[in-house]
Amino acid sequence: MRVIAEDVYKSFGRKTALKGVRFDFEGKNLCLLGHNGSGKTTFLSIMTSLISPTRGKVIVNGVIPYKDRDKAVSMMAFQFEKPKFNLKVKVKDYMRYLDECDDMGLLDDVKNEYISSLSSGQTQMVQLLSVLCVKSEIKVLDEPLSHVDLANATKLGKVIMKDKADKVITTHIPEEAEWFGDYIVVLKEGEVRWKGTIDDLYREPIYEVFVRFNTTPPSGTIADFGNILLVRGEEEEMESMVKKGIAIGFKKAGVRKIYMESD
Ligand SMILES: Nc1ncnc2c1ncn2[C@@H]1O[C@H](COP(=O)(O)OP(=O)(O)OP(=O)(O)O)[C@@H](O)[C@H]1O
Repeated sequence: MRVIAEDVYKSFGRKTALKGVRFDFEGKNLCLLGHNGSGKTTFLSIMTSLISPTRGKVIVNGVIPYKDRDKAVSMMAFQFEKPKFNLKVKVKDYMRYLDECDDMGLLDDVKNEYISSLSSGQTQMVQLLSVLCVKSEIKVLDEPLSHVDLANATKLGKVIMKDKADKVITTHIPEEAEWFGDYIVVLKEGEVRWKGTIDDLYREPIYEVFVRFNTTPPSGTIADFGNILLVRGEEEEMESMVKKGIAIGFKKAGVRKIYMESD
């Protein structure tokens, strides 16, 4: 999949949601990471043909979606974050209607319920599974796990990553971005604050060090996220902190580092 964003602006009245977004992605899984209101859904709405940019251009596999909606829709299946699915249809009938759809047992508890009576998380699972069941070149998923509890999020996340289609996924959770994206674009207030691969992220000698709350931050600490500290140093120093009981564990710092820098 290739997604090109050429200086994309989008305004809603006086509010400018995207301010010159630029990137050129070629690969399998693209993740847009950003705080609430950073412009993720606006970008997805343009790339799925639902709205046009005020200025600039988005090109998906050679197609400008909002200019060639038929081609765009035949290429992409999409799910948007806010579950709005007021259908008086039972879950089991809806899933049966979707050809060859296996709900992976995730909907067992709600099979006999009407979709209109489901909770936000349950509705999101139905929406997401129905998108994952559709045969489509590209799956566009807007915060796919935002309303789902941890156990179901883990299962659904695995289902998402098993899907062979190319994917564009948004999230505001750094760990999800690292799980889902081969390439991550960090948006803040409608601007690209960082873009790059997971390998780019892991290059620097900075670690996420897991500690109990109220631990005095060790030397080299560059940011404090409560029970996760960002610490600059060598791997041996991190190991030594674990041995001394100062830290519970550590991993190479990923997107959390960028998130901090963009605050
Ligand atoms: N139709 C609209 N009319 C007016 N303002 C809008 C509209 N859609 C989005 N916005 C504004 O544009 C900005 C970006 O919104 P967007 O929904 O793209 O953010 P987001 O990153 O998806 O946020 P979240 O993580 O909270 O879903 C926000 O300030 C929002 O209020």
